[in-house]
Amino acid sequence: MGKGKKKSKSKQINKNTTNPKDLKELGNKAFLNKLYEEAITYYTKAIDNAADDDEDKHVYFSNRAAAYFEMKEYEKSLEDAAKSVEIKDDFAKGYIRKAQAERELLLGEESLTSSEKAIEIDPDNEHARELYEECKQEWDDDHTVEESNPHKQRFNRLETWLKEGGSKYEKLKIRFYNPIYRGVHAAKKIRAGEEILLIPKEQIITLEMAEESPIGAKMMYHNVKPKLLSPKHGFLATYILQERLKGEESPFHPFIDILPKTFENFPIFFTEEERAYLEGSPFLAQVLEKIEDIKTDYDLICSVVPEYSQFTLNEFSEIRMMVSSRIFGMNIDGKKTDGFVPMADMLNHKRPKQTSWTYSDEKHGFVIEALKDIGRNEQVYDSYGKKCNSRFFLNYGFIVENNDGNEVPLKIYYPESDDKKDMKKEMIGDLSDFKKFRVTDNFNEGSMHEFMSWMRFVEYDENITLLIDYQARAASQTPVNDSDSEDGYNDPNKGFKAKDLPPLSIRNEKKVLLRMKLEAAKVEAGYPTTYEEDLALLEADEGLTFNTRNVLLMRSGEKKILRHLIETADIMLRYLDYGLTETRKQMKEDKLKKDQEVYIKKVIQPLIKMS
Ligand SMILES: C[S@@+](CC[C@H](N)C(=O)[O-])C[C@H]1O[C@@H](n2cnc3c(N)ncnc32)[C@H](O)[C@@H]1O
Repeated sequence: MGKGKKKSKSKQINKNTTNPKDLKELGNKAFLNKLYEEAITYYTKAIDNAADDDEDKHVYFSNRAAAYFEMKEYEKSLEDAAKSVEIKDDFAKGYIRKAQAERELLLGEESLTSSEKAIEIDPDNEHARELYEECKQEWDDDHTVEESNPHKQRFNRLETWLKEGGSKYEKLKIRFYNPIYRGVHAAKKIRAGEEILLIPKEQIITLEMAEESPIGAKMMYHNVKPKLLSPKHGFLATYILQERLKGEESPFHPFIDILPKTFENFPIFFTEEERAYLEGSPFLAQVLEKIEDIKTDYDLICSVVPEYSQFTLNEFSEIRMMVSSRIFGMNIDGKKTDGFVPMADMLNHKRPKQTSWTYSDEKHGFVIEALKDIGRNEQVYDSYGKKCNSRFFLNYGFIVENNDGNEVPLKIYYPESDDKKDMKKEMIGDLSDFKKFRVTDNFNEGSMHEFMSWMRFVEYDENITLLIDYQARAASQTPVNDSDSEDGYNDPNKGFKAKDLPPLSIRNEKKVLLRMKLEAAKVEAGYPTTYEEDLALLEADEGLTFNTRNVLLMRSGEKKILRHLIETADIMLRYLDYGLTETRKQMKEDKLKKDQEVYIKKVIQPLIKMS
C-alpha cells in the first residue's frame, strides 16, 4: 500500500492516466481516503492496462483485494488475493490478504495455511505472525472435538438440515467444550441490533404437535392435561420419546439426535453419595419433590394410556428434565405455546442479557437479536433470567457462581403463643398457619420487604387496632387490578395482604429480628458443615466432581444468605438500642453492607424517632 511520502507524488498524477503504476498510486490515494470504490476502479484499470511482464501486477491485485476487504466483499477479496500469489508465489502480503479474506469467509483451515505461508516467506513479518496466531487459536478452539467424533458429526447433520430448511445464522458457530457440552460463539463480529438467528416455524416442535402425536392425542382424549403437574413438559417429553423411536424416519431426527444423552448433572439423578452432600439443605426436599412429581405424572399417563409403559420411568424422567432445560415459551400466530427451537436452544446462560428472542409472525420464525456488540469468537449467551441456584440446579443441572439471585426457602408460622392469630388470619383472608418465603441476602429487595412485613404481622402482639387501621387504609387505598370491582377499589377483606406493613414499634421490630435470627440459625444448624468449611472445601478442590462442586456452591450460597440474616439481625438489634445520634456515629464506624445501611435509615432511625 502507498506510504505517506508517495502521497505527494500521486497528487500530480493526471486522473486520466493509463499508466498502471500511476493508476495504482491513484488507487492508493483513494484507499487512504477510504474511497474504496474509487480505489477499486483505479486498481482495475491498472490491472487491465498492465503488460504481461509488469513486475507490479501482483500488487494491483493485492491492493484491490484490500479494497474489496474493506467493502466487506470477501469473496472478491479472496479471488484477488489468490490471483496476486498466483502471479508471485513468494509475496507474503498477498498471503496475508488471502488469509484475512478466508477468515471472514469462515474458511478456517485455509486461512491457517495462508497465514502460515506468509510467515514462511517473511519470518519477521509481525502482522503475518499475529494473524497466524489468531487463526491458530481460533482453529484450536473450534476443534476441541475432532470432526470424526460422532457427536460432532451429528451436529454437522443438524446444521445441514437447519440450513436446508431455511434457518439462518451466518454469524454464529457452535463450539464443543467437550463432546457433550456445547455453546454458541460469534463467527464474526456482531453489532447491537443485528438479527443473528432465524429458525422457521417448520423447524420448531410445538406443544400442539405433541398434543396431536399418536400418544399425545390419547392423553388429550383421556383428559390428562389438566391433571398433570407439569402438562407442557409431560407432553413435549412424550413427543420426543415417540420421535426418538422412529429414528431416521422422524422429520426431526437431526435435532433429536443432538439432544443430550446423559443427565447425571441433574440433581434428581444424583447418586446416593452425591445426594449426601445435600444433607441439611432445603434443596434436598425440592429434589425429592421433583422426583415424586415426575413419577406422579408418569403413573398418571400410564394409567390411562397403557402403551406408555413402553417408556420407562427413567427414560421419561430424563427427557422430562431435558425438556425443562431447553423449552421456550412463545406466541405463534397469536397463540401462546411452548416448544423446542433447534440451535436457539444451544445458547448457554449468562446475565446480564446480551440477546433477546421472540417468535415473529411476520418473519414466520423464531428470531434472536443481539442487544450488544459481540466480538468475534466470543460466546453468545441467552439470559435464562435472574434465578436462584436451586432453580438452575434442579431444572438445568448447573450452578451460577456468585449468583445474586440466590434464595433460601423459609416457612414462617404464627407463634404458638399468639392469641390473636385467628383474628389475624381472618383479617388477611388466609387461614393457613404459615407462609412460605424465599429469603435473599438483600434487604432492599421487594421479596425481603414482604418477608419483613409478614414477620411484623405474625410477631405483633400489641394494640391490634393498629393492624385493623392498616387493613382499613389498605382496603380503601389499594386500586384494584381486578376488573370485577365496580368502584375501582378492593374488597375490604382483600385490602390487607400483610405484605406492606411498615415497621410498627421498636418492640415489634426486635421480636422480628430475633425471630429471623432464630429461623435462619435453625436452618443453618441442620447442615453438617459450616459456611467456612464449605468455602475451604471449594478452595482446596480435592476430589470434587462437577456435581459435588456444584452442591458445595449451592449449599454455601444458601449459608451465605442465612449468615447475612443472622448478622443483620445482630447488628439491627444493637442499633435499636442506640439513640439517633449514636446510630449516625456507629454507621460511620461499622462496616455495613448497602442494604444494612438502608435498613438503618428506613427502619431503625424512623422507629427511634417515633419512640
Ligand atoms: C439450553 S441448553 C444450552 C446448550 C447446551 N450447553 C448443550 O450443549 O446442548 C441448557 C443446558 O446447557 C448447560 N448450561 C447452560 N448455561 C450454562 C452455564 N452458564 N453454566 C453451565 N452450564 C450451562 C446446562 O447443562 C443446561 O442444562
